[in-house]
Amino acid sequence: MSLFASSRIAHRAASLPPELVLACLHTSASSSLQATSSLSSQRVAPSRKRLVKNLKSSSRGKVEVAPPPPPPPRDEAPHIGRKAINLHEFAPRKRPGTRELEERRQQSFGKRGGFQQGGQRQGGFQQNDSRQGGFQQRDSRQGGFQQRDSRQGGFQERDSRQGGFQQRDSRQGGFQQRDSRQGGFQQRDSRQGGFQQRDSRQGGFQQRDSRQGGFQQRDSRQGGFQQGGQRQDRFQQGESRQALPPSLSLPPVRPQETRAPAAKVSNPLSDEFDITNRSVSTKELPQEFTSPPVMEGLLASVRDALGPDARPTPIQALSLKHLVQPERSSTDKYHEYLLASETGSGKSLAYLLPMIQDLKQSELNGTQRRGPDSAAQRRAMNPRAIVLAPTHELSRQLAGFAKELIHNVKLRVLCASRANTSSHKNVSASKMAEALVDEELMFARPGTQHEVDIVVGTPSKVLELMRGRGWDKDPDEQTRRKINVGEPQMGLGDIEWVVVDEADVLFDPDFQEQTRLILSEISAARGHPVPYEPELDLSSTEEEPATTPLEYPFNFILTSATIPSALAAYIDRFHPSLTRLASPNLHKLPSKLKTEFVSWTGGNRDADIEHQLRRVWATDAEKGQPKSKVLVFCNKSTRVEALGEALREKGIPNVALTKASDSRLRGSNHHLDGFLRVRKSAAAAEEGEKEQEQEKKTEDAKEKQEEQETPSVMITTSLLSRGLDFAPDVQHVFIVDEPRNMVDFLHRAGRSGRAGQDGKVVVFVKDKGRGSDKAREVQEKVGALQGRKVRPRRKSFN
Ligand SMILES: Nc1ncnc2c1ncn2[C@@H]1O[C@H](COP(=O)(O)OP(=O)(O)OP(=O)(O)O)[C@@H](O)[C@H]1O
Repeated sequence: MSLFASSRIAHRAASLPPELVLACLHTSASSSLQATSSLSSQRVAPSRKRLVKNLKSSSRGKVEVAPPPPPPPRDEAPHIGRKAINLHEFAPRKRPGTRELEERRQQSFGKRGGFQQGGQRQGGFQQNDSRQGGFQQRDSRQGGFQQRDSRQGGFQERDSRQGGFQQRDSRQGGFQQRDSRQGGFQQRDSRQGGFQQRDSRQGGFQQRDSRQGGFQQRDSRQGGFQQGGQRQDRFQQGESRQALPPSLSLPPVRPQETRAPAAKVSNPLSDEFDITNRSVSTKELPQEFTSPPVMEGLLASVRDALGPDARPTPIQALSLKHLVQPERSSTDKYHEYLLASETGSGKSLAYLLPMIQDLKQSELNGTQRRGPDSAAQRRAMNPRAIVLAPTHELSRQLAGFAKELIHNVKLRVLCASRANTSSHKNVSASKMAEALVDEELMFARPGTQHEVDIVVGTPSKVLELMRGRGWDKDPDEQTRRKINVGEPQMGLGDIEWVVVDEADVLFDPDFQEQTRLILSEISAARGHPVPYEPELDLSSTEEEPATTPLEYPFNFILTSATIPSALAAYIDRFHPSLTRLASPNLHKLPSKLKTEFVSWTGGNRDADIEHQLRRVWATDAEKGQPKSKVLVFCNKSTRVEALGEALREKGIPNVALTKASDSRLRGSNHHLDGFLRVRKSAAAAEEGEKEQEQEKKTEDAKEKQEEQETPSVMITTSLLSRGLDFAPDVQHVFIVDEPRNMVDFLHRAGRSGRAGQDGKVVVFVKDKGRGSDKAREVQEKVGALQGRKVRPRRKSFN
């Protein structure tokens, strides 16, 4: 494919601002974006069933560094600053051949109930081995092995069951039996939260069979899981799962707790990426930031940022063990890692620390490895590391954190999303780059003004720096609007680290072309081109045997709090030797995040939300605490604006932020002031800028500002659900529209309860009438994300 053609294809995705796409993925999609999404959906959906089967049945893998597994104690979930933690480490899984896959497929459909399926699963994920112990028990208990095995063949079944609450409810009677039968179930519970379902199904072969017939539905749902936006689109079209009608008149719920029958569902994400594997005692992992040794200046910065007593979180301990190298030589191989852990668990530091240490060391030792034509291809900026993030807000916050960490070791960080303001004006790319460097470089060396070590930005901004402003515009549009494609400003030959933060978003169908284009261009610039097919369906296993593993000539880090099966499949296909590091709390809610479900009254929903806000603040006042800040997530931008207006009319000042908000165009995160965690050095860096802004304000404006109460409520869509580190006083997250899926729910809820702090997520649900089954299902799934037995409770308004 010609470069031009590939550019055209890339342009389709590039023309959508990432934050727009992200918003679309998880919230309301505009019609044009729906079209884009459904295109992607068509590409991906047909292969999903096959993919999931492969994931579940495949026998891939060896454990890399895994001593025999002591079963993780139930209460050993990690807490920041806590010592004893069990962790799970993964080694790459071996990819099966076509014949092997075909055999498995036949087994999974033809031999349901057979032990063989279990065996296949075991081969794939060592975790399953540990679950086998449970099989024996279950077998003897139930004689019903077939049931469980048939589930294994079909991930799908579980999902289809979710739709079918009636069945599950009727099966709940079996829970008692199960509990009494199985002392050993506790372990399984702690891993998955979901063995009970299988047991509960024992009574009902008929039910299960009928559920299997529902695979199609389930597949369509699952397909959406990775593709966020596509699923949402379907929901908006009201195809199948749109459970809650916009309004339903209900009498107010009496002020008492209602109890739904006890139920237990497995973690809704556990089948997306199964982390139960051999565990390694924390004794084998670093307990301090000093082992392996981290260079002094960097260590001091870490302590400045996190406090003198901070200990590595589980994912950081894994990263210290695997990624931090005390010394490296210029012949060391590059590595590929996945860092997967729950929200707010310190993934940013888990990749920034080893990266900064390595960059500084190679600078000091002169062991930098440049591409063959690096000297010829040098540009205004020639970074050695790139961090990609899906939104400008996250890019800026990550860049701010990186600056705090490099303060002592004197590297240079550039946030590409600073280019926001300039790129809207008609300035030349070189001026833009100069402005960026002037604005951003805190520690520029004399005479080497443009030296940059780390660039942080969205894929579209990074591509703009790589290829020149306007590169992605259609030639017709370039002519019509007199756009001159600018000169590339960023050389790629020196890049030795690429981090893809929120990797499941950046490898989803809407972003993957841009992401892979960047990876491919860097590889080429470093003298090791990798194949790049823009329209490749990443999640497909159709052509699996023909897939060529990709080996990038740089360290390649993927990170996210959610690893959907599409990303897991991508890693299997293209990066078979990538090492997966995951905390045992992956796909769970942060341990100190509480959940509360409140019922709509059936009246004015805005009034219900106002009521809950005032309840939160009344509780704060009773406790003598400062007023909590509340983050409210809606599904649609229009709803954000309407709710913002309604609350303002009721005297509740708020920030209503949508993808199109003007305040987002300022090139800074000031529109999130008061809500985001403030970092010391970032604050210092912006001090000058703030002072200037302040000078511009008239006295009248100042007075007016003082009169106004600082907003304690921010209303937004999933635009802000990814990666952003909100301040500890954002203790409440309100989810007022039914979450699209559990991935979205986890990220939204995870804006509170970060870094081991307290937090609460309040989910508004429908208590009675149409849609209440769906709400109960959500409730159970949320409970499963907390890894606990679920007994849905609802609080009504009081
Ligand atoms: N070892 C530690 N001890 C105490 N606090 C920490 C530690 N590591 C990180 N933190 C703090 O935890 C907060 C969350 O970190 P970070 O944003 O990196 O989480 P994350 O895992 O990337 O979250 P998300 O999945 O939402 O992106 C930050 O404020 C960070 O300063």
